[in-house]
Amino acid sequence: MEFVLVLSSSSSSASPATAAPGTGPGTHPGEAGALPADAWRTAELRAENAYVGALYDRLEAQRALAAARLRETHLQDQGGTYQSRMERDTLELHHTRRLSELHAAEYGLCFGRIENADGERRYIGRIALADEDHEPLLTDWRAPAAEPFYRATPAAPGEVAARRHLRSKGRTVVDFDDDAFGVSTPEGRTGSELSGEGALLASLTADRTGRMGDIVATIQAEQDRVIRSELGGVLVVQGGPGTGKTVVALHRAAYLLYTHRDRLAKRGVLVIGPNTTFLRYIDQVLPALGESEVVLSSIGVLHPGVTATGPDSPEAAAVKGDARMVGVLAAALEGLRQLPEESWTITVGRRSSRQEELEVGRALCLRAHAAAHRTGEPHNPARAELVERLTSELALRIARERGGEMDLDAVADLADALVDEPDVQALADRLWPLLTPEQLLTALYGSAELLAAAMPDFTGAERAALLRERADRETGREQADRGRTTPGGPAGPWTVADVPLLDEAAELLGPSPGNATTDRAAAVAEARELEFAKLVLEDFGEGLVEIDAEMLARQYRGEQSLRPLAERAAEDRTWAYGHVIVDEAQELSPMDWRMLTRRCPGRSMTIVGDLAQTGAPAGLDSWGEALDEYTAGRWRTVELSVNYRTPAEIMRVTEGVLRALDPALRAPSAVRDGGIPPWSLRIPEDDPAPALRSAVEREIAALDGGRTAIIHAPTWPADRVGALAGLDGVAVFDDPAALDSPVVLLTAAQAKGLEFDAVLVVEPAEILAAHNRGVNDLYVALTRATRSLGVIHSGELPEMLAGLEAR
Ligand SMILES: Nc1ncnc2c1ncn2[C@@H]1O[C@H](COP(=O)(O)OP(=O)(O)OP(=O)(O)O)[C@@H](O)[C@H]1O
Repeated sequence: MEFVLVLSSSSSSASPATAAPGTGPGTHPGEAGALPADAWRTAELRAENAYVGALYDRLEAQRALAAARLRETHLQDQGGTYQSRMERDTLELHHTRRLSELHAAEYGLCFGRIENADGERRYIGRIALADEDHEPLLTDWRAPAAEPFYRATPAAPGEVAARRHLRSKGRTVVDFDDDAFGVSTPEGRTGSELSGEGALLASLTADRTGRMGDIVATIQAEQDRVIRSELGGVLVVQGGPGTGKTVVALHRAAYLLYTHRDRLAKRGVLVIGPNTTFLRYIDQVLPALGESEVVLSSIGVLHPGVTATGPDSPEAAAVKGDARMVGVLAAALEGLRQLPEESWTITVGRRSSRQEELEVGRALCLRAHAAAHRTGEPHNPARAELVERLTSELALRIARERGGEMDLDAVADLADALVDEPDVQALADRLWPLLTPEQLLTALYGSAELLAAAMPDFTGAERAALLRERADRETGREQADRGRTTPGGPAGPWTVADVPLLDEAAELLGPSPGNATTDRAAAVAEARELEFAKLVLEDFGEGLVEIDAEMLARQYRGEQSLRPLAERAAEDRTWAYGHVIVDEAQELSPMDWRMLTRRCPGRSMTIVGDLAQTGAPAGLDSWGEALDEYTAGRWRTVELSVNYRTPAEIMRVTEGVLRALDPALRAPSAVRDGGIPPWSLRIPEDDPAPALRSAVEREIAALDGGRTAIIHAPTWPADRVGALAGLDGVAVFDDPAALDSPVVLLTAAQAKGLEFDAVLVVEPAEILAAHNRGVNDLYVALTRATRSLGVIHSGELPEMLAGLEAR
């Protein structure tokens, strides 16, 4: 494999001798009458500091203005009418947003500039700033005018004659790098294809903090093309480890919200990550870019009211993720709608003197079922039709049996009265029970008969993977009585693979109908509120705040104050997002995809992942598997090719692993050498546990700052995990403080998407053997390090790791 690039630490800043002419305020060193290099650099820095200082003054002035407007809003009459409350809160939301944008721009406000052949300069930064006469001082990185800053390369500079990256500490510019457009290097190339090498290298080699940072200052050309790709349709970003897929996807969210605010901000953007620890890892990036209309979530918490915490066996996860589960749920629901063999007997009028027994035959029940089916409504709302059919037929029969003249009004009254009869309700419960998604799934998992009836196309082993013991499980009814809480699943908490099934069940079931009279009254009130909210928004003019009339109206139901979009969207299962971004998308099952596409009816999505890293039992082997069904012919793929995380020495070790996965696969080119050869250490085979513990302990003691991951097989029993977890400074993955701890103990699946300064992979043969995607897991484990990699093993080292230097 060829590693193209390649930064070395000496390239941290282009020397004035290679800097493009015309990039400084005065004459360039080397030109007649020029300053010596040091003096030139000092003068340049002074000039840049003066400019950036003025930008901060302007930022302060803007903040003061936004704060004053916010104060004015607060001072407005606190009581007031419904309309004035709506208006005040809408304005407050607007000013608060603006203020938080201005605060977010504080760190690294301005990070670069470009200059054209006429010497015209444009400074690029986190937000746009203009002077009092509206003359631009700073261009927002997302604006079209900033694009050349990211796209210009020595081979294709476009209109850019010179580009400078500024590096700051606090508000002070401490260094800068000039990209050498048009200047030949000793190798005969016109500079590197990388933009801002010095700033890039500084950022890539800095100690990891446990939190991902933004990269606005050093976005590379191929990444910028992804970020600015058009909004519509589905964009698949395939890229090997460390190519910046996550960070690019997050910057794309910020770019899309800026560029298409009118279309996106009211609906928000949903970002899906693999788990909550990962979401914590990335949760600072968008706020640092001034964005708040983004909901970060994972499959395990996407169904409101449920937090999946339970484990699934690989077999159960594979079955639950199978697309055929759509039919299984529908069949299970059908199985819960009972029918009498011949007839059931019910008693009505128990509370009156006219108690009557009625035979309810199978034929009537079938007619009632058919009437409910004909509504085309989901299960729960359709029950009203079933009850209607039952009670009108029964009322007619009663009237006929009582004899005398038939009066239609009297029959209708009788039918209405029958609705409240306990036996009629109990009959309806057997024929067509009102159900929550949790009850449906609990019933399915708890009954071998129902599983057999609903899953004829699955094997016995597959059905058995779903069957749960009833003894220690509360029933669906008990859960419903307690409200939908977690844990509350069958035999313990719900699992991640249960979540798309609960969501699918919610689609099948629809909402539980309440009291019809109250429902009608509520609908009238809602319509009135909606009209009113439209008027309020008309008064304000479009676009002042990112909310539409329906949301505004909904907001004021229950007298709540206006809540941020992320909060409102996260608790609404039917929320339709304007754009959905899926990270580590290769891990998602067909059922996960169904749930996600429901959240994005417009099918505007960015999907990032790496098929070589798929580890989930129901995960993807090709993108078409997931996308053809929902967006056939409407998805496009781009590839990221440069690995910014992992040094070239480590990537060389992964070549054998990748070959074992698929000889056609190519690893991305590492952007730099790391200087530390990856190593392996063999420990005694007979009693490896104490040897492993002391080897790991030694490595931890030798750590020189930074953060370390110890990656082990998912099949490790608790006592083996416990032995390493007990070491000083070691946190386990589920610990909320895991990301802040110097050493984290975790599996490859848990490490997905994360990165560490140093990585210790322990017992790689066990990772390989753990399940049928063990090679993918090993590839993930090996590619998490930004600096050093060590492999500790008892027994033979797997052949595919032959590139390691034995210690
Ligand atoms: N242009 C850039 N400037 C600075 N840092 C960058 C740039 N691109 C990527 N990085 C850094 O490289 C590292 C890897 O990025 P990221 O996690 O987004 O990669 P990934 O493709 O999602 O990796 P994986 O698939 O292995 O999870 C991160 O620390 C990220 O900040």
